Amino acid sequence: MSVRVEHLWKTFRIPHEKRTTIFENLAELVRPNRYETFFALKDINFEVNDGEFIGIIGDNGSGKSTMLKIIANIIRPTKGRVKVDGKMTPFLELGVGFHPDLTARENIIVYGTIMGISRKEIRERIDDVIEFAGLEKFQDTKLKNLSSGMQVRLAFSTAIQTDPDVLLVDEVLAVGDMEFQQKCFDVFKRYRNEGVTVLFVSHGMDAVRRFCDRTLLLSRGEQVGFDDTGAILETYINRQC
Ligand SMILES: Nc1ncnc2c1ncn2[C@@H]1O[C@H](COP(=O)(O)OP(=O)(O)OP(=O)(O)O)[C@@H](O)[C@H]1O
Repeated sequence: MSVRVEHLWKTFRIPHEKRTTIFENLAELVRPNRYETFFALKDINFEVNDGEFIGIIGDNGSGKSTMLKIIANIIRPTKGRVKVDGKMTPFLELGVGFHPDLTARENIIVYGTIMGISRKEIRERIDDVIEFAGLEKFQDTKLKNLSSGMQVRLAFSTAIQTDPDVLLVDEVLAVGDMEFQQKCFDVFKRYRNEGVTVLFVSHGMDAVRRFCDRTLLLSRGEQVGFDDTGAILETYINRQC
């Protein structure tokens, strides 16, 4: 077992009224805002074996990113348990662990340090990270001045240099160009051979079909199914009709 998710629930409190100004917030004292409880995840249960490649699919807002964030320890579940065995590297939202005013090179150093990689190793790997991201010309450019695709390329190539046992990936393919997508596929293939466990959120059904052994389908926070990828994709496509 590499990742186990048991009876996972996540709720968010959604205010009925948007209050932004000081005056509106002071109004809270006399007229409290009402909140609605929104169920983003409802009793999710699944277990991933070592070295499995797992797809996570579902419509917009179905809870895919929320679930990866809980597994990555970025947000806490309302109820339930998550257990991860081994070293986990999350590659989730753009910007987690990255600073817009630092250069591409400086960001790699800071990220590597946060992830516990030694200075010596960072020094040895930094050129590979920059090369993988295709940012040789832009390594001394501030992150905020890179295009959004370049930023994702940098974040992904930094994440994969951490030698994870479990990699969490949220939609890396959506923003990269064809050449970068091919590089990601090469990394996925290498990870499959090396027995790295990957949880892969994607709207790209071809990539899910190509790489994922099993797939989890979510709909409005509910677990519709967790099974062989072919069967789950068929269920998903049939539900759209
Ligand atoms: N911090 C938050 N506060 C309130 N609601 C939230 C919060 N984070 C997520 N949600 C809500 O939870 C639901 C699930 O969001 P999530 O981002 O997990 O969906 P998703 O399946 O990843 O969607 P997409 O395919 O669009 O990326 C959405 O309705 C979203 O608005």
